[in-house]
Amino acid sequence: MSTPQVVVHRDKELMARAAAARLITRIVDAQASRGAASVVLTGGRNGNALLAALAESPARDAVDWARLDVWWGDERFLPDGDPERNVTQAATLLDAVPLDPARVHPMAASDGPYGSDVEAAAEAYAAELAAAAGPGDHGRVPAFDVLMLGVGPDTHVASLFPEHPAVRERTRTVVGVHGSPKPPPTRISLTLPAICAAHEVWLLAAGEDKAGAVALALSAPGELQAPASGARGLSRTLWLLDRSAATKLPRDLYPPASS
Ligand SMILES: O=C1O[C@H](COP(=O)(O)O)[C@@H](O)[C@H](O)[C@H]1O
Repeated sequence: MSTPQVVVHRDKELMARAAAARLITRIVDAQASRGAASVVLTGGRNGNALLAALAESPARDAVDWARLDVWWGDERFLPDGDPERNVTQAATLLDAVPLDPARVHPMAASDGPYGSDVEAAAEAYAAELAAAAGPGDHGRVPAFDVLMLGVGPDTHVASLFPEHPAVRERTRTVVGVHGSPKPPPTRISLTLPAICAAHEVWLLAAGEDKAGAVALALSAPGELQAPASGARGLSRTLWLLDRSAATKLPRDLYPPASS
């Protein structure tokens, strides 16, 4: 597992644009070497700002969108089309680029094929991931090129909340989450073993309300107390921050050059 690297941008708008540019480059590189790429999207304010910046970037045309697999790190278990669902909020990007619908993998809605059975919906997503994992992936999930995570003010990532059973999960790759402290209470989430199978994990945090969470997670208190600290990529773990979110970082973790 990789050691976290920190990049600090001037403000959240620049952070979103720079992260979008970085993502385009990463996807184009993966497609050039393997013919395809895979990304895992996150919900939340910073994840959505990145998707909007990606949709607006002229460089988006460098991506072969039909050869991109799109997955989600978590979902709010609500009816299809609910404005609070992460997939609904991702429409900014999904409607703007020519993705192959067969390569877009949303998590089930609460009025979908599994009805209100969130455990069945989580199992189905785990099976979909396992079916997509290739022999070289050494696991039950594909080795995603980039997996993005918004960091909550309480250090949660995906729908893994501090001290919750889901953050302790070591066997399953996807779980149903009950009693989330952030609404809605019922969610589906990748677990840390699935997250840590990605080549690159990018953690996004902007704004003063994230400063305490960023400092805590990067001071390594342990993933039960700070789930974000347990999210590490196989080859890279990148924390993308704005200056406000970096204000409480210990001096030795602050990068020497920040834009
Ligand atoms: O509920 C969620 O929140 C987090 C972070 O959201 P933010 O608005 O505080 O940035 C997000 O990462 C997660 O995917 C989402 O379901």
